[in-house]
Amino acid sequence: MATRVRPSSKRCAVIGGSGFLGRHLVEKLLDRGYSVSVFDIRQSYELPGVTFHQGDLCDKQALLPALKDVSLVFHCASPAPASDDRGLFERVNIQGTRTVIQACIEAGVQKMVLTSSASVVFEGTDIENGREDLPYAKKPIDFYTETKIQQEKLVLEACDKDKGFLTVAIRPHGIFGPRDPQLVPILVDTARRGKMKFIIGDGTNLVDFTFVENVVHGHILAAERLRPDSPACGKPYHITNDEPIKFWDFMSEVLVGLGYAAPRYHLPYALVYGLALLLWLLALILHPLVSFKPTFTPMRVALAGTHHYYSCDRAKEDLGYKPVVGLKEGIERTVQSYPHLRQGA
Ligand SMILES: NC(=O)C1=CN([C@@H]2O[C@H](COP(=O)(O)OP(=O)(O)OC[C@H]3O[C@@H](n4cnc5c(N)ncnc54)[C@H](OP(=O)(O)O)[C@@H]3O)[C@@H](O)[C@H]2O)C=CC1
Ligand SMILES: CC(C)=CCC[C@@H](C)[C@H]1CC[C@H]2C3=C(CC[C@]12C)[C@@]1(C)CCC(=O)C[C@@H]1CC3
Repeated sequence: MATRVRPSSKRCAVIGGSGFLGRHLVEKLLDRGYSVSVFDIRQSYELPGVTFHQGDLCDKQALLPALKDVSLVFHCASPAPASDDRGLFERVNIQGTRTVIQACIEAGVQKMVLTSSASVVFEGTDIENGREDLPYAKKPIDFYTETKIQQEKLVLEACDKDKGFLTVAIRPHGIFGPRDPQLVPILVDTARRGKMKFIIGDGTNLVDFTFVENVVHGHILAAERLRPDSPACGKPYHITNDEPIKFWDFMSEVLVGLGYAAPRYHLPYALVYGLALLLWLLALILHPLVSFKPTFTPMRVALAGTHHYYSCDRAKEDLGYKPVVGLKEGIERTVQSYPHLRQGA
């Protein structure tokens, strides 16, 4: 009988490793002496120590070679929230995640760390210092969030100490940093179109924005602490900068850092939310005739006008988590990394 070679604990796979968070994670794993197998639908870079496998995570046969001799898998692939394509989210985040779990078990992977999202408990109303025991959103704000909930449940329920397959979920919030294709680019685009003059609501709502290196740190701690006797087995963890900031102060610091004016004029939250809802309905009704994507979706207005910040006490207690980069430094490094988005560039 052939003996199965126990995968080396320093060999891991990052599914979604070509993306924003995935690539930062890959870079840190290499620094820490891991060899990394990246599985992604696209290849966006090359690095020594990294083997790329290009494919769709819904295809188990495509996944298996990427998981060969791997003991630890990070799953951080997802379609972008902005796509708002229900079919795509269900296929990739739900069915695809089932396939990833099956492939991991079949390949003899011992640990899986899922990148979930703190938004799995967000319903568009205030969350202040939310802990992991908050219930999943009954009315998730969009298809992305709806499928992230199902995805997290699937991964945590798959944790099985008897079978030697351990899982944990990291719930980051508002990830930002160099190479982010969403937050800063959307903000700058909105400013360049002259639409960043207004503050929605009174501007005092507190939100977590998390520097990408802290999110990476949380993932690696969770992976390294995940053992059969660890409290982390089958649990979700909030990972944030642990420095909630007023949403509009964060936007202003990034904008001013890049040479744009900070928003000044206040608009009532209910009015903007109502308009965004109307626009969203119009876009839905007119969809077969004209296709337009409003900047002000109800989800974005809710994110911009409510409190949503989370406690990471559980991660501190169970994983020994502490942010490694403060918010001020994170914002400075992010602003410096976007010279092409500066006013006048
Ligand atoms: N950014 C944020 O603020 C937050 C992100 N998260 C979660 O973090 C994770 C990483 O996010 P982020 O780095 O921002 O996202 P990115 O879009 O930058 O990275 C995701 C990567 O997964 C790839 N991918 C998508 N579909 C598939 C598929 N079917 N098979 C294989 N690869 C696929 C993407 O390719 P392509 O680009 O071609 O689609 C992309 O390279 C996601 O799970 C997201 O839900 C959670 C909270 C906040
Ligand atoms: C904390 C968190 C979950 C952040 C997520 C990132 C994005 C959802 C935001 C990044 C830029 C934001 C933004 C707006 C909404 C939320 C973002 C897209 C607005 C559209 C809100 C309404 C405005 O006045 C303009 C804003 C531009 C930037």
